[in-house]
Amino acid sequence: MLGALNRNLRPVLRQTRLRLFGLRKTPTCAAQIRCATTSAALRLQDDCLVLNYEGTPLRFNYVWLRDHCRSASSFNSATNQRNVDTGSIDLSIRPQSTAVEDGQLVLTWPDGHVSKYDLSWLARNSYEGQKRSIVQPRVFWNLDIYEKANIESAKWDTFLTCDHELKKFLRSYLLYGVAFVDGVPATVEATKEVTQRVSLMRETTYGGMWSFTSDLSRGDTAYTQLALDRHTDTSYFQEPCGIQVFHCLKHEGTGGRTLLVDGFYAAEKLRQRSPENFELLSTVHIGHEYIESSDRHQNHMRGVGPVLNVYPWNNELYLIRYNNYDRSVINTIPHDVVQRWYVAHRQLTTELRRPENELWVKLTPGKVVFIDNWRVMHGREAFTGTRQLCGCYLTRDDVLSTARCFGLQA
Ligand SMILES: C[N+](C)(C)CCCC[C@H](N)C(=O)O
Ligand SMILES: O=C(O)CCC(=O)C(=O)O
Ligand SMILES: [Fe+2]
Repeated sequence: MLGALNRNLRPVLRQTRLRLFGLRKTPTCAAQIRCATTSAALRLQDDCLVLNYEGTPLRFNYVWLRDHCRSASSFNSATNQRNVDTGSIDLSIRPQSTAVEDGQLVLTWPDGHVSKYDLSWLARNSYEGQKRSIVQPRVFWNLDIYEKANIESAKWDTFLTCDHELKKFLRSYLLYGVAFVDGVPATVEATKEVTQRVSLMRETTYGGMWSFTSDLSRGDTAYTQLALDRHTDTSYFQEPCGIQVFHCLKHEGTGGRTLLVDGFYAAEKLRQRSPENFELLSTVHIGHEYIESSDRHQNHMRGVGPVLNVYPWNNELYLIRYNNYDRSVINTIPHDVVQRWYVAHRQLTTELRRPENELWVKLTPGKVVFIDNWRVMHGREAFTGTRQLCGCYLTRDDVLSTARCFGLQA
């Protein structure tokens, strides 16, 4: 059953995942589990307990089992915090007796303590289960996929008052890494109000809510009229900002369209076409830097990490750092790997630059865009005239938390 799970990390719905992990709470299902496990399905090995759950062997380390006991003395279910002192568990602990009763694994430990675990909880939290499932369902997109999805923008007034509208917005933000709210008054305050529905502002050297124009008030190309190739922002932070919000309050002139590209779509193409190059970009650490020295601003930020970041247990992508402007001197790669790194980087760049992957939008007053800065790149066309953009960065933890509280998988 688990083997049938999607190994390629293509988007699957939460529902599918839960079903595959045997969460159906029908009496027949529970009976089958009990039957299966009481017969041959529970095995005690030297180093782990093996639970045969719906045809798949799940292995649990004994210290892990004691550490994850959910009894009142081991776990505070009011605060969802561990009570057990992990530092006091005998590292060679083994249960004295084991049983499966009413869909629960029951273990009695040498000191007489009894631990009970729902089998479905164990299945969901087993390494085998995590390895074959995904953390966040996503739809990787190119222009065609994005357009066909026909995603509705949220509307300012309902967005502020209606949780259903917010949930819908978050669902598509999580799936696509980009989402819009329309009809927002063209002010910094209204923009701030919209962002506060979603997450907390992340203050940076650029301020909390920022509003900028092409006046070179900061030492960065963003503050000019020049075109900007696709990139992620704040790649020079140890933890790049999770979300970027833009609202164009005013533009009198030509050009200035915004470019959006799904970095994960491009990276997944790279993974398919050249797994070695994907692997290289996800293991080799490089640096990004922001150095600013003016009368008003002194900054020297540095962030180090791979271009592609994947969870080690399931290889799922979760973060891309891609900013050719801010990439610093490469001095972390041995000479015999540098050439291969450039080849891999070129291949990713080729994928990112395919015109069919580009979504161009003209941001106009009233339209607020939320961009997953760990996934979707942004850029802009050169422009003329006066162009005023406001926005902010938001913390990633808090948008994910908002989404999870709505029952969304993230
Ligand atoms: C968005 N705002 C104009 C405030 C800052 C722009 C920062 C630009 C920087 N090169 C980076 O990519 O992080
Ligand atoms: O001017 C724009 O549209 C975006 C500039 C940019 O990349 C940024 O501010 O992060
Ligand atoms: Fe940017």
